[in-house]
Amino acid sequence: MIRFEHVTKRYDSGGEGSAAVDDLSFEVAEGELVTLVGPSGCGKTTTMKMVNRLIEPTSGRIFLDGEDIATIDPVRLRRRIGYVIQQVGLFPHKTVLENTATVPHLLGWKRGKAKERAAELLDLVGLDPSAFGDRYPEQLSGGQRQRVGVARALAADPPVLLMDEPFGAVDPVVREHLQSEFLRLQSAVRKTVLFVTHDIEEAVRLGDRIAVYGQGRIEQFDPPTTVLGSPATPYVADFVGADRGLKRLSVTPIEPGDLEQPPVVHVDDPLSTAADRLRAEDARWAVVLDGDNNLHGWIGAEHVGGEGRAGTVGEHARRMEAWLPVGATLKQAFSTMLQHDAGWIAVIDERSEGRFLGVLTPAGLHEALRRSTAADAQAIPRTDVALETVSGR
Ligand SMILES: Nc1ncnc2c1ncn2[C@@H]1O[C@H](COP(=O)(O)OP(=O)(O)OP(=O)(O)O)[C@@H](O)[C@H]1O
Repeated sequence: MIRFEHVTKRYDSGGEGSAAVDDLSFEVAEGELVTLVGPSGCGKTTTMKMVNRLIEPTSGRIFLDGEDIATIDPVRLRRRIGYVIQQVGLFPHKTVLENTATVPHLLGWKRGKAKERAAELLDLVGLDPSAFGDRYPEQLSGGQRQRVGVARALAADPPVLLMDEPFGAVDPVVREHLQSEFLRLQSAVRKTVLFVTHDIEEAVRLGDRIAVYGQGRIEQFDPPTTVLGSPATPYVADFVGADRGLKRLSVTPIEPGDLEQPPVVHVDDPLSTAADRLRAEDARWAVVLDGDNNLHGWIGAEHVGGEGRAGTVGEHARRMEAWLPVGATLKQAFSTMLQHDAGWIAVIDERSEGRFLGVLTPAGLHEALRRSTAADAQAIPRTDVALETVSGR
């Protein structure tokens, strides 16, 4: 969708000094979100502005959907590209609705249709058009202004979005909120996005892939798990930080293969069945499922044992206090385990009405981290670390 071929940009015409962008080649697939991250002055903004021809390369070529952008009229080109910048650049004397409708208006849409589209977009970015549409930019918070900036960039439904530190000017809490909203939005609209940031946390959270910049060059161009798990150079390792293992927790999803299979009993089973099962598997607890194989709770050896215990599993089962859907991150799993002081966490499949899939244990979590980068799998032999018994609380 976007392809850079040996692109260099020198600001000094003589070409003596170092290039702001030096022989850059990479490709962004359709619907992919690539974050460009690196220290100040490394060439991120220059890279981005060459895509909508606010800056012309000194040499090399850039293609959009296979078309060399040097051959496209810049005004026509920019209609295909939404642009969001930190200093939003809203028109102060226009209302929020008018600001959002700017591009459809420039494209000659009828007034009613442009406003209708603007209202739709405001809604999409979480601003109620009836409450905010008639306000002026100065009557909005920083976070709300950024949302208007995103809505405006999306208004003419361009296939490509360029975003230059769009959430840089808001406080960390609002920033995280805007990031979540943007991810939700992106999963619905699937634009091809180049997103500039100097914040590695943001790059990791948002990017399908991350381009880590050194001076004018990309040092590594990989998915977040790979950048965090196997930094390509000491520079990248230093840039992503010594706590990259922790950061990886937040980008690695739980997969069915990470799960252990503890003994399972059903609510209608007699207690003796549960006792037999626990004894046979030398386990201290079992997961309890209902008739539809959905998670009901759990039952411990201490609840089934003892003389004269009668009744069904359902009558003695304990409520499951926490569980997670498959696909949740390892960070969520770890945090849930800590919060509930639990040695394991049940994982269900939300897409099939909550079917129980297995449990994640600390050992499973460790394995999941190891499989999260291919390079890890090569570097460390994957010994079988299956637990002999699953320990309870
Ligand atoms: N118009 C210009 N004229 C001369 N030099 C420039 C110009 N714009 C940028 N530069 C230089 O090019 C280099 C790359 O700048 P660029 O703005 O692309 O970096 P950046 O990674 O986006 O930085 P930041 O995170 O600080 O915005 C810097 O050394 C900068 O000083």
